[in-house]
Amino acid sequence: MSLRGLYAITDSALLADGRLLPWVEASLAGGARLLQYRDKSRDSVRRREEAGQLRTLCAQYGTELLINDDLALASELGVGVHLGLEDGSLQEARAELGPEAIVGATCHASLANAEAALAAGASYIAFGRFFDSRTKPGAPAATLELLEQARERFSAPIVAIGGITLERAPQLISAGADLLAVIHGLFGADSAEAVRQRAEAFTTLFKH
Ligand SMILES: Cc1ncc(COP(=O)(O)OP(=O)(O)O)c(N)n1
Ligand SMILES: Cc1nc(C(=O)O)sc1CCOP(=O)(O)O
Ligand SMILES: [Mg+2]
Repeated sequence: MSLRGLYAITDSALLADGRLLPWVEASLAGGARLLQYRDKSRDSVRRREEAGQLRTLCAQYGTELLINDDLALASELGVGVHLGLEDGSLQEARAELGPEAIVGATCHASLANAEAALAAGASYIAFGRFFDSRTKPGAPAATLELLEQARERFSAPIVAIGGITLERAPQLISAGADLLAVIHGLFGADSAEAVRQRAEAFTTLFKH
């Protein structure tokens, strides 16, 4: 199945106080194609428990789960992994998780990073940040022109990330993004039902 659609990413602050499971479930009900568990804490017990719960939820909805930064946890759960430039070797991740696993790679605004990531076995290449991001304001900036160049050069799935909202999404899809990775523009909502509606609206953008 092709990698195309909404890529939901969790955030510990936005999804605190019991919101993690119901709000993630709402995003899956709204059609999220991929889910990334992104938790920057060192609480390995809670991380393992939450990731296991998300794996169960994703299996119910046919959504694929990736773990951010943590190859060991991804391997333990038998799911995919997303690695940034400082998060370890993509080659090792591919070897550890096997040929079918989704292994994602941060490329910032660099086509050379993308070349290297694909050569190392990445399943998709992620560029960003495209807009001001509340979640990660310091991430290096990327442009729509870069995205268009990436689309021309690579046939692998392309992820766009950083400050993406429903209003900003269409220009990224037009420029060649296959997946839109979203945190605040999805989970920065007032209710689970609002998250479901946002997820459905993002998903619908890919049907035109
Ligand atoms: C889909 C996707 N793209 C980029 C990132 C950023 O990864 P990284 O640069 O390692 O930063 P952190 O997310 O670890 O803070 C991502 N997580 N997902
Ligand atoms: C985790 C992350 N990585 C980025 C990059 O550019 O590599 S931007 C980002 C934050 C994405 O969250 P939001 O949708 O709230 O902006
Ligand atoms: Mg990382």
